Amino acid sequence: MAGSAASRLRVLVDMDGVLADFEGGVLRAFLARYPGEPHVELAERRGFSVREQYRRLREDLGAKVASVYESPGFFLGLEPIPGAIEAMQEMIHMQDTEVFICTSPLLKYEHCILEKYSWVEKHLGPEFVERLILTRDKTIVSADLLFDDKDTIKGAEPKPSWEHILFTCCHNKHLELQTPRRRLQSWADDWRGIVESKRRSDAEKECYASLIANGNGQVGNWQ
Ligand SMILES: Cc1cn([C@H]2C[C@H](OP(=O)(O)O)[C@@H](CO)O2)c(=O)[nH]c1=O
Ligand SMILES: [Mg+2]
Repeated sequence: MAGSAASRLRVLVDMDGVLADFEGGVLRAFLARYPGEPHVELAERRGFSVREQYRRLREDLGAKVASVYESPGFFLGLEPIPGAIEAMQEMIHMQDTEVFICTSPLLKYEHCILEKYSWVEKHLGPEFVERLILTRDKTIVSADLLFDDKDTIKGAEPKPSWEHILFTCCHNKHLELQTPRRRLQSWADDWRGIVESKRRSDAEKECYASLIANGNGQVGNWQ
């Protein structure tokens, strides 16, 4: 397990698209700022990048939609995803479980970084501010699970320690995952089952590894 004590399970939870409704916020702010311009309904969203899809709609719309999420107040004003706050409050009190928020700041970071901290304090409280990890590369953060809406997460580490659970969002719901990849459809879905199944499989791996390390490869004796 990635946790320091052998039996602890470490869970990373992404922010935009998992805790904070980035997609809903972009559409709402775009309609308010550019009324009358073509836009992409949430049901029509495809692909992680909002800017790319707006650019394909019409070249100049890419920069317009980016101006929306780069504006002051955008990240702080995002609504929580339904059930996210309750799930995080429950998860942080689970025995033998360490939960962290793991989020990537925009490269245009001026407002984004401060507002991500403020959002966490406002909606989840100070204990989660201590558990906020900002990184452009999630692959080098060590954990057992990562709940994230981005379909492909790449970085410097080709074999991240975590299992990526794809959190369903408007832009990824049409993707078919290759086995053994898993999804969480929403916070009403069985996230507890995923956490517990990971805990069991990690415990089994540890038990097996200790048998090998003790030079006793007789798996048949293992109970
Ligand atoms: C530009 C862009 C950012 N984001 C989110 C992802 C990152 O947050 P997170 O890692 O919390 O999901 C953040 C900065 O890129 O904004 C999208 O979800 N879609 C986009 O098109
Ligand atoms: Mg995200």
